[in-house]
Amino acid sequence: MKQVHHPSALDMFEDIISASKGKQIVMFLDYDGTLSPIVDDPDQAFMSDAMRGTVRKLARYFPTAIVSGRCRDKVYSFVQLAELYYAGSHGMDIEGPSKGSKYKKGAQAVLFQPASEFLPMIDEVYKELLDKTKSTEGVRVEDNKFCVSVHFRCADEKKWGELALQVRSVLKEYPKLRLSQGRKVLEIRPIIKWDKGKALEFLLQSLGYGSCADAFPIYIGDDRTDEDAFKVLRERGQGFGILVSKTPKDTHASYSLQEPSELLDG
Ligand SMILES: O=P(O)(O)OC[C@H]1O[C@H](O[C@H]2O[C@H](CO)[C@@H](O)[C@H](O)[C@H]2O)[C@H](O)[C@@H](O)[C@@H]1O
Repeated sequence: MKQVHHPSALDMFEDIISASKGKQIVMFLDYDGTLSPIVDDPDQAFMSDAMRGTVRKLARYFPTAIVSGRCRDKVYSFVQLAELYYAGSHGMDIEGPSKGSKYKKGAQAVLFQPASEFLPMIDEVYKELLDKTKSTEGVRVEDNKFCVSVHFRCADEKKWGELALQVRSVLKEYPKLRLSQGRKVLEIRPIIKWDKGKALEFLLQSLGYGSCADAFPIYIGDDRTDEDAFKVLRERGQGFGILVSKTPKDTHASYSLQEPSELLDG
């Protein structure tokens, strides 16, 4: 992975369209920081009606999935579009449209939860983290069903080190869980080999494009966990990733957008 001043997806629009000619575009969209702006309170990360309109339009022409670290039900409550695929908990909770997809006629409804055996453990660790961190003002522990987020965006910066130690001390007892860091958030999830990249492959497969060169997957995301999906696209030599970021970053994405509003159509 190298740091590049990746070209703007807006400037490269023509190239993108011509590269996808004759192929079925499949859209993968991260939620926080991609469809919705980053805000202090995770419960208030609403997407705008204009953004919902853009996603609805995309789904009219292309199979479209939301791939998020959030609990699937939560991300659905923000997006509210029944025609989409949703992959919550960093891809560990995948569900297709309840009425089936117009892109996959006759197919059975999709529901895939590769980490279901970890549910009791995640529930337990969520409660322990709530208890352990309750004295640190501004910390927020979010239950994302197959993973847990410990937010420190609103905690005093001087407390961040102490918080990391508290979280690590809880996780010492759970060798089957791992810790990673996102945007002012510590994320705890099962060590299984499953991530947003695997979710992307699973969804392509269930749409009938598993080993097919006729698909052109586009994944748009802003965070470290989205890199797993960008990497899969690079390795498959298929489609491309678009990173949403104001600043150049180490990334496997091919293009960039500065902020969520650039996704809106005119
Ligand atoms: O995969 P994503 O859809 O990008 O989810 C990743 C995490 O997003 C949320 O946290 C981030 O957004 C919050 C709201 O803007 C912000 O307050 C927080 O600091 C960010 O890290 C979500 O709350 C987490 O559970 C997700 O894991």
